[in-house]
Amino acid sequence: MSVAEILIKTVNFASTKHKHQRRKDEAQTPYINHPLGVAYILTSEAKIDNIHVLQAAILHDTVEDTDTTFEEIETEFGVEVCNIVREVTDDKSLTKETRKKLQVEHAPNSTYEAKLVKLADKLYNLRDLENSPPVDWDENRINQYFNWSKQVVDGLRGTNEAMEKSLDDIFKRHISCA
Ligand SMILES: Nc1nc2c(ncn2[C@@H]2O[C@H](COP(=O)(O)OP(=O)(O)O)[C@@H](OP(=O)(O)OP(=O)(O)O)[C@H]2O)c(=O)[nH]1
Repeated sequence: MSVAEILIKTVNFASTKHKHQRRKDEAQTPYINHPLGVAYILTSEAKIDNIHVLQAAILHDTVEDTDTTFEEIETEFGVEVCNIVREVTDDKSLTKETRKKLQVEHAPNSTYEAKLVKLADKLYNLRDLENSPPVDWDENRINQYFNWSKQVVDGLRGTNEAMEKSLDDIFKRHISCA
């Protein structure tokens, strides 16, 4: 398959899986905008052209948030893509508190490829928080998300200068000691 065919197959798979989901913003943006935006940050800002990383970015929430299984991802897209998706997938059977704690703990031990997806994911979500936050999040919850994200990002440093610079600019605007 050509790179174009692989990417379109991946986008088609993710958009089908997320077809009923919306973001939490006022406009109820289609959820697929998020994984596609994460992949776009990786190509346009981080200058990443590794196809497996871009596919994993497009697929990164399919197992966490839809009925997709890792077996399905491996069968359709191969073990390299599946392993990156596995690394960036939270176990939704755990409490939210545990999931958030594990993200901070796992960040420094992640592979380079997973760190790239994580940085782009956080950058996308923090930009969303600045521009069109979830409708039911008060200031305290937004601040908590900024503080927690910084802890995760601190464990991902030394991976991509452009994304880390953009994240630091955001942290400086929202965290007093950043
Ligand atoms: N900023 C923002 N986030 C939204 C929006 N709609 C959905 N989300 C998702 O909400 C999650 C963060 O919300 P939380 O309440 O902290 O976590 P939870 O959904 O996992 O319980 C993120 O999931 P995640 O991908 O698992 O990211 P993360 O929690 O690992 O950062 C993010 O993608 C939106 O409109 N704005």
